[in-house]
Amino acid sequence: MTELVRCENVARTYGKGVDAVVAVHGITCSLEPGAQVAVTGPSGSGKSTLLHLLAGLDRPTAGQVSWPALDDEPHGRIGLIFQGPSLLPPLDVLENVALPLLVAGRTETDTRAAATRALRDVGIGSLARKLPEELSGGQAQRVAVARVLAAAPRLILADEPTGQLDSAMAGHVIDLLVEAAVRLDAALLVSTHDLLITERISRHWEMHDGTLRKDAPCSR
Ligand SMILES: Nc1ncnc2c1ncn2[C@@H]1O[C@H](COP(=O)(O)OP(=O)(O)OP(=O)(O)O)[C@@H](O)[C@H]1O
Repeated sequence: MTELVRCENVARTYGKGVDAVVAVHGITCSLEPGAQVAVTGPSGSGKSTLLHLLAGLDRPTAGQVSWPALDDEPHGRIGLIFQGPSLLPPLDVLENVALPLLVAGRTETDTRAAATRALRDVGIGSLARKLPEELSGGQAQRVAVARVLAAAPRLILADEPTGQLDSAMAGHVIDLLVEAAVRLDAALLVSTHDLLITERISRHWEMHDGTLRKDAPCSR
């Protein structure tokens, strides 16, 4: 099966000389459609750096990242979710979800339909006209998930998406991501400090000092 993303001997070093920090090194990994991976590891072990490289937001200082199943055009095919929802305060929920689609050139009719469907899929269709300040933390994070899913990404990368949520809501958000990945035949990679999250995801990778262990024991 063609991989959505492939890393070959990838390294990322920040800074130069005595100040250089090797954030990740010697990483070779890939994600095929349908892959679901939880990445754990201590603070500073390189999880966010790896996600940014996989997303094409950052470039490796050595090695190569490629997106074979996306014809090496990752733009618009990768959905990124961060710890905080980062919604735009003056826009209502529907507008927040719609904005990236409009920016990507989709028509208004198409955008409205996709945004409405994505909000319904994550169980918050009734909140479409609310402003971000009127939402709970869990509701706001579900809007952030809907914003990513509305674009039907093939690769979903979530960097500690549940870090600000209680454990019940955290489980719910992870279940939404897993269901969406199955529906979209996407690959899902979630970085987390929460071992309960790893129980909900089929594969488990562990980072330590910038290196990746891909056969970490699954907590299931
Ligand atoms: N822009 C940067 N400039 C310099 N050093 C950086 C930069 N970004 C990350 N680092 C360093 O790279 C290493 C890996 O950081 P990274 O954020 O990838 O770790 P992490 O596992 O995601 O940590 P956390 O769990 O705390 O979010 C750390 O030593 C960090 O200080």
